[in-house]
Order: sequence, then structure tokens, then C-alpha cells
Amino acid sequence: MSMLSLERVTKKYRVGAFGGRELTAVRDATFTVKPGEVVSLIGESGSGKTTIGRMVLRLASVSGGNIMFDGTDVSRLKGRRLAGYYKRVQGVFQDPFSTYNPIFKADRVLHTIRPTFFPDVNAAEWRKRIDTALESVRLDPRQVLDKYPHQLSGGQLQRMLIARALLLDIKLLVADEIISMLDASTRIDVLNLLADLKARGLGILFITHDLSLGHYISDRAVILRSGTVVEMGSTDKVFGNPRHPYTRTLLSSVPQMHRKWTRADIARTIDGRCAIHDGGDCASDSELVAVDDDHLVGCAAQK
Ligand SMILES: Nc1ncnc2c1ncn2[C@@H]1O[C@H](COP(=O)(O)OP(=O)(O)OP(=O)(O)O)[C@@H](O)[C@H]1O
Repeated sequence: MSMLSLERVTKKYRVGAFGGRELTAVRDATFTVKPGEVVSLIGESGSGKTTIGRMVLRLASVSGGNIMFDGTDVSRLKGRRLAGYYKRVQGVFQDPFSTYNPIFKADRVLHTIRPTFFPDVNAAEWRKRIDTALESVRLDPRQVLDKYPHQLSGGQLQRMLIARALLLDIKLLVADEIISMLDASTRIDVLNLLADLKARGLGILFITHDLSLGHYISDRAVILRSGTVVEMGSTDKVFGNPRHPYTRTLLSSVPQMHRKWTRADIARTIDGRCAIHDGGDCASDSELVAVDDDHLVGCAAQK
């Protein structure tokens, strides 16, 4: 059974002077994440990836559709049930430095969750759990505890945030561009760590603009273009036999690892052939069509 399930999720923001205009950041997004599955959410800058992650984490409201976690509508959770949700679902974001307050020691992020989530666990037991969580993200407690953020590397801070998520015994991690800012060797370490966590049954929504990273780690890929899912399915199929011209454009630019996608890249995809209406009229269908088992593609005219 799917653990996380998005059903036609839409997000509209009010923008412009006095909020007079509406911007649809995400339109009808539908996909799932199962336990032990890594799903990559891939798209150019501004395609709505972070907005989806924020809605899953309840940091942004949903304008339409439903986000279900283990059969419960996430947007209806309140009070203790919402706290229970955050015990199972946590996010880690791009810039680890911005998550830490420079005036406090970094391990404060590990200590402060005890009173909120585990008031019955005593200090000695909590300290043991911290050591175990740090060791499972391959950090040596003696090297990282009692240090200020500026005394630790970006990779160590990022791992400490993952350890924080593990202390909560989460089932789903929303990882939003967590390795883009790390150097190449640390990036591989953190990817390997995510692979370990997945092997232990953690579901991961891995948000990235970088297809090569998405390919490396994920079981399934969801390709977002301007807020709309244009292609999704098993990573091997989406990457091995991309059917949407936008996915093809993204893939053809893979060697430029850290480049962010621009409007011009999107415009170029419109010249490509549509996998659904090959040679015929593109009708801007909003439904994705199955082209293979676990491989869905949208009409190339979709905006
Ligand atoms: N709070 C907000 N108010 C208004 N518009 C917003 C807000 N947050 C995001 N947007 C807009 O929604 C769209 C999607 O943004 P989002 O940050 O989700 O994209 P992204 O794919 O994560 O991009 P990036 O890779 O650059 O982080 C963009 O057009 C963005 O400008």
C-alpha cells in the first residue's frame, strides 16, 4: 500500500500588487511514495518541486486535491494528531547552515525534540538515542556534539539534520535539494546514506533539479514542468526511454550537472513530438497516459 499519496494536488498563490493575480504553482499532481521507496521529483527551477514538498510537510496549504498519509488526509490533522504526523514525516532542506542558529550549539536541534515529542524519555536514555542516530548517519558523536555550526562542515550539518529525523523514527523523509550544496565526495556519502535508510524501509521524496542525482538514487521518477507532472514511472523507464519532449530535453543536458532549467529550455520542448498525439492534434489533455507498465506520460502541449 502507498504510504504517501497525492491526488490531484493543486497549489495557487496570490501574487502581484495586493495579491491581485493568481499563480498556479502546482496543478493536479498525482503520485505515490511507498515504504522503502525513493521517488525523485525532478524539474527546472520554479517547476513547483519545493511547493510540493512544503505541502507534504504542512508548511504550505493545499488549494485543491488531497495529500493522504497512511490513509489519513494530511490537511485535516490538528493538535496531537499533527504532532504524530511530524513524528513520522520530516523534511531536510537545501542549505543546512540556514537551519541552524549560529548562536546555539548545533546539537540543540537534537535535544529540543525530546520535550515536544518524547517527554517520557529520560535524559540518559535520550543521549543514548542521539548517539545511535548520529552513528547511523556515520557521524562520530565525539566529533560533532558540543560544537557550534561554524565548527562543522555542510555535510556534517546535513547529516545531523537527517539524524534528527531518525530520532523521531520517521517513515518518510522529504529531502529538498539536500545535496546540491555539498561538495562531490560528501554528496556521494550522503547519497549512500540515503540508500542505507531506504534499505531500512524509509520512504524518501527526493527533490532535485539534477537528473543525474535523481537517477542515481531513485526507484521512481516524477518529472514536473511548470507545476504539471509530464512524465513519471520507474526510473529505468523514464530515464531509459523518455517519452515526453521535456524529459528528453532535461536528459540531453545532463552533463551540465548544476545548471538550473530556464524558460528557454521549456520553450524548446514544444518543438518535440508528442508521445500521445504523435503527429495529430495535441489537445492539452491533463491526464497522463500509460505507455508501458509503471510509465505514464502527458501530452506535449501541457502547460
Ligand atoms: N510563497 C509564495 N508566494 C508566491 N509564489 C510562490 C511562493 N512560493 C513559490 N512561489 C512560486 O511558485 C512557483 C514554484 O516554486 P517552487 O519554489 O515550488 O519551485 P521549485 O521547482 O522548487 O524551484 P527551485 O528549484 O528554484 O527551488 C514559482 O513560480 C514560484 O515563484
